[in-house]
Amino acid sequence: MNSAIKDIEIIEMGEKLRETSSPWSSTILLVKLTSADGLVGYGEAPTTLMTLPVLESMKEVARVFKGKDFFNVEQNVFDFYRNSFYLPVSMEATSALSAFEIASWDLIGKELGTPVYKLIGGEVNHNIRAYANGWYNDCVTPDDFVKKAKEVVKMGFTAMKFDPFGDNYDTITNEGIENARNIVGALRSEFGEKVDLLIEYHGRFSKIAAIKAGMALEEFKPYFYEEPLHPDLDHDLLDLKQYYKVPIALGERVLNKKIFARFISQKLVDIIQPDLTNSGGILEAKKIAAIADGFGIPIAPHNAFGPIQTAATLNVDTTLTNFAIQESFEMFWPDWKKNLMASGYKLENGYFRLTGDAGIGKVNESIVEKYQVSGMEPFDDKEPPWVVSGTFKHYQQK
Ligand SMILES: O=C(O)[C@H](O)[C@@H](O)[C@@H](O)[C@H](O)CO
Ligand SMILES: [Mg+2]
Repeated sequence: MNSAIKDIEIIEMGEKLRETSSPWSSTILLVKLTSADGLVGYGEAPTTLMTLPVLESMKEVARVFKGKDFFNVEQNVFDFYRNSFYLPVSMEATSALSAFEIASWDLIGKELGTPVYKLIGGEVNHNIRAYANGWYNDCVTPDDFVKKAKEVVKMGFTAMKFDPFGDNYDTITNEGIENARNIVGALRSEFGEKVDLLIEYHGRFSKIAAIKAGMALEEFKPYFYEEPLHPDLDHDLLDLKQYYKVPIALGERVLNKKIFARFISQKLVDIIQPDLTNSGGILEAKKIAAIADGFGIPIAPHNAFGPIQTAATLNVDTTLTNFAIQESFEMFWPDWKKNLMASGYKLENGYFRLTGDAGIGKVNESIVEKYQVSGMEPFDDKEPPWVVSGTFKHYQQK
């Protein structure tokens, strides 16, 4: 067996010409590692409207990983960490690195003929509860939300995440608060207690707005408030906690275990949401989960990009005793994303299950071939890239 990484291919994927979902994640980046023995492993890096910087960063990581033994995940990652001056604070660098880390585990699993979860602790969770995201395109009024949410519940989901704050940004008007209350209240009265409502703030508010909005929605018993504050106001989270009765979740912009350790030990967060594709990959996620577990904190991984991310994330979820719930966009993906993995996992009736494939699963090479693109993601200056399409509107604007 020769477990050296021989060839490295960096691939940008997306749909040409057409924009089927929000600009969010309309392109994804893959790395394809081929070993000296001809085994293939895939990893994914998110683009987050930074396709070209992430892609360039992947070339930097490639220099470090080329020729290395793919079994030596710790050493290879550490070698990049040592060489990357901005690693702890740069999403491009951590995303690029994460793709290589995930692809290494895919190779390890394929070499040993076993799914990755069996190598990192084995099965704790067989059925993995999912929550739906990406379902509320063009929803502005309470009726819009209820109508689409009914479809989500029909699909079998028992939890859904959404951002009810329209075009309020940084501050919030009384009207904005009232509309958010109407949306969340309408969903709560439609579904009663049987559906969990996860409130996404998208890091959009400064302190006073976050406090006002959070207190106003409390009576509808949200599952969590996600990123209620601008990410660079994290120190204000402690103030928020004096007002909130709802748990605070965050993590999609927290880039490694050391930064998670800070959030967790300073008691700034109640539920963590690491994103495997920007926080260091599979082994780093295990470490982040262990730090959280040491403080009694559950983990609900962020998962907003492509199926390789989902497959890697589910392999970790399967092994975690402090796993809470898993984000899923799959039902609302364009077909190319739905078909990008031939097997690896299934989503049925609101629950994920791994299908027992070696590594993280099988990638459909013909889709990889067919949907290659190059260049930047589309940009729309009327709507920030981080909202679900058609929702950054005043509530009377349809
Ligand atoms: O938690 C999340 O998934 C994110 O904040 C974000 O990645 C998505 O919600 C995005 O806004 C979808 O358009
Ligand atoms: Mg989010």
